[in-house]
This record gives sequence, C-alpha cells and structure tokens, in this order.
Amino acid sequence: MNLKGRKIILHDNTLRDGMHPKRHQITIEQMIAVAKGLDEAGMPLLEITHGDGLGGGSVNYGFPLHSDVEYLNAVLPHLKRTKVSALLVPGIGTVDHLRAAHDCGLHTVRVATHCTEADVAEQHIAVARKLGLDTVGFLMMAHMNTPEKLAGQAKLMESFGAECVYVTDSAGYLLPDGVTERVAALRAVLRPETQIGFHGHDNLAMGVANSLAAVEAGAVRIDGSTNGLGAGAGNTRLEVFVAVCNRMEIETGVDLYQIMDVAEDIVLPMMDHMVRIDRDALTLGYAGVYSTFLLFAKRASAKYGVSARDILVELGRRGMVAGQEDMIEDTAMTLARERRMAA
Ligand SMILES: C[C@H](O)CC(=O)C(=O)O
Ligand SMILES: [Mn+2]
Repeated sequence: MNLKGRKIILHDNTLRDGMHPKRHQITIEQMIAVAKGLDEAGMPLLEITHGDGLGGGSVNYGFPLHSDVEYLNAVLPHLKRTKVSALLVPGIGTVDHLRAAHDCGLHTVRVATHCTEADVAEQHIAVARKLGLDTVGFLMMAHMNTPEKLAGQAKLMESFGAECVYVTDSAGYLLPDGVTERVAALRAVLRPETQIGFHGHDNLAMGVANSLAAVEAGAVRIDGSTNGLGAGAGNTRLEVFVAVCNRMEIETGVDLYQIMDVAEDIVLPMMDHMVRIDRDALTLGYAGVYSTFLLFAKRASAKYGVSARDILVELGRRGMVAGQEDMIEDTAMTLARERRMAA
C-alpha cells in the first residue's frame, strides 16, 4: 500500500468516546491535561461531550461528572491550535444543546445516526450549517448496511448540508475489505468536495489496518483515541496510528513523541481499568455489537449471573443498536429466567 504524501486530519476522541469506559466521570482537570497535551502535539481536532453526545446525561446513558457546557468552557481557553468538536445524536441531543455548545466556541459538530436512519439528522445538520459550524454526518454501526445503501444514507446527509460523512465502525466488526468497500461506495456518490471520515474500534485489533484501508479508499479524516481510551476495546490507538503514518510518510501534522507521552503520562493513569481486548470486547467485534454496550453487559452479568459474552451475543442476534441500552438488562433477565426454567 503506497500512501506516501497523503495528508489526513486526525480527530482525537479520548474525551468523548473515552467517556464510556470512564462512566462519563472524567474530571475537568483530566480534560484540560489531555486537551493541552494534544494541542501541544499538534492534534487538529478533539471531541468533548458526554460519551453519547450532547445532552447524553440521563438514567439511560449515565450521568456525567460535569455538563457538556462546563467541560467545553473549561477546556477551550487552554487550546492554541486544536479545534473542538461535539457529537450530537438526534433524539438525545437537541438543537438547543447545539446552540449552547456553539456559544462555547465549538468548531465542528458530528451529527450521528444509525446507518439506516440518516433522515433524522436533517434539522440538526441544517441548523449546524446556519451556525457556521464545520458539519459532519456520522453513520453508526456501518457494518449493518450494505456499501451501496450506506452511500445512499451519506448522500442524504450531504443533501442536508454535511461537509463530511463518516463510516463509523461502532462495533469494531469490519475487516479492511469491508471498510474499503464502504468508503469507496461513499466516494463514488458524494461530491468531490465532501470529505469522508472513518471511526474505528479495536475489538478485532483492526483499528490501524482499517484506518489505512479507509485512507487508501479516499477517507481524509481518521478518528482514534490516545492510548485507545474508548468504548469496547477502545478506538484506533492514535499514537500507534501516528507512528504507522510516519513510517508510511502519510502526513498527519501530529508529533509522535508528544502524543506517545500524552498516552503514557496522562491518559494511562486516568484509566479505571485497562481498555483491552478481553473476551467480552472481542465478542463485540465478533458478533457485531455496539461497543458502548460493553460495561452495561458486564453490570447486567454481575446482577443476573449470566455471562457478559452470552448477553452480548444475544444482543447481536436481536440486532440491538445505539439507543437500546435499556434492552441489555431486559435481555440478561430473559436469559437468566430461561436458564432457571431449563434447569
Ligand atoms: C454514541 C456513540 O458512542 C458514537 C460512537 O462513537 C460510535 O458509534 O462508535
Ligand atoms: Mn465510537
């Protein structure tokens, strides 16, 4: 693969996707330390919000230590170069949340929908464009749609005003060929000026390989997290990806040693547990289950005495997607009852 001279934009998700394994409890001091480190390393973009996006704080998704606005107001004054994005899932986040984040100095919003439901993003994308934000569509669980139909959903987001559309491998299920097919399908139908992004999870240890496949097929924005702090087995490890890009002479503008130091000296000590490919995270990737379900399934496992792996496999079989967190406990309860009755 020769990608020499390609220029890509890295987007760090440690302070948003990393909120999932931190149960949304990252402190303001930790946010500032990570963000300042990434700014100094030359990271172009980083994301800050509740793990489930603006307005995510709730019984269903978990209450954060601070509100999105508190985090944004605390971090933004410390940044010299790095721009800040927020995730917004219509139905969780509202246009009012978006306006409030915009008033804090937000640069980019990523409007996220399930990969077959781009139509629900119309209002949020249109408002974001009116506010002058860099506006991105984010098609989650991309493995659950064919490349052609995913491209149709991306086209819809573009027609609403999205300037970039993401192939989002929320389950860490895709293999490089599946990424290539999806990114290439989007590239074939979107306007040349519309960018394509890729967001990976490392549940099958494919984060770096999938991101390279995405770049080769035409993606220019690549997500990841420092030290991989993100849902499931974490996101594509950005310090590793930067090292690989350096070797391949792909231009990221990020200083390798500085991002390595952020990973080791700032993010690693913040972790409540090692974000790694344990059997449950591996099950997410193997069975195509939404990475964010991991901790919910582990909690339900402890409560109902059914293994997290069995719960996750059943969630995959039932085709559960983002937003159906309440079904995890229900599934664990059903499995426990079925086993009692069979015993
Ligand atoms: C709300 C999700 O955590 C968004 C995301 O990062 C993904 O789908 O992956
Ligand atoms: Mn994610």
